[in-house]
Amino acid sequence: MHPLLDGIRVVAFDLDGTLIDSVPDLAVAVDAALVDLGLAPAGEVRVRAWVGNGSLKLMERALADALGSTPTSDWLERGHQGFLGHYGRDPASRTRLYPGAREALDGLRARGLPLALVTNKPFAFIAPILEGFGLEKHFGLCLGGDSLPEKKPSPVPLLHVASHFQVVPEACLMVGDSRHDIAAGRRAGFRVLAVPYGYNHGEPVRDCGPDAVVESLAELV
Ligand SMILES: O=C(O)COP(=O)(O)O
Ligand SMILES: [Mg+2]
Repeated sequence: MHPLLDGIRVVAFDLDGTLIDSVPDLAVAVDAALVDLGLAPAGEVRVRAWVGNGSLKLMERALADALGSTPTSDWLERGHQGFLGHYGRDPASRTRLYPGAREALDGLRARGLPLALVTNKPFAFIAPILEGFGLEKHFGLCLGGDSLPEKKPSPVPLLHVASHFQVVPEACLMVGDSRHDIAAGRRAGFRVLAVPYGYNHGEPVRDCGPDAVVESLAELV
């Protein structure tokens, strides 16, 4: 077991960029929503840089890029609804688990550690994606970006995890790919482990102050 797991009683995982590479499906949905509005598609490379603050922010960034200016609330509403419709119809066919993710989740469960999923993605998309990978039973609690009044980098979702499992925050570990996961973990009083391969807007995640970085989640177990 990774030394950071010493004394840990609950592990909370981020989803996008940590367990799954979801950008190929996100990009198809973003592009379809842009095209519906008569705008040019953005492509996967640019969408990859816009993920991490939930679906509304994702579409705001995509529209700002396509329009060359901040979108009006009407454009944003139409673009966001378009994205939700397209993504909801096909949220996982191009999405892949990162190497080591399944081993880590299986290994932690085999050791009896409760797991939580804390993503900024809308809650409605979590189950279809996890079910696609047969991972829905691994998590005792799943929170989306719209499950609570605040999302990461707020500590609120992580504090909810700790209280749900009746464990002090110091006995919880947050595992994520972005500065939002690390900030949320720090503010909640969790230990924080980061992976370097996800979506952190080009900034090395090591520079965001995690307790440790692992190249593969398999190193956890
Ligand atoms: O939907 C997003 O913005 C990314 O969600 P994440 O919190 O799982 O990385
Ligand atoms: Mg992430």
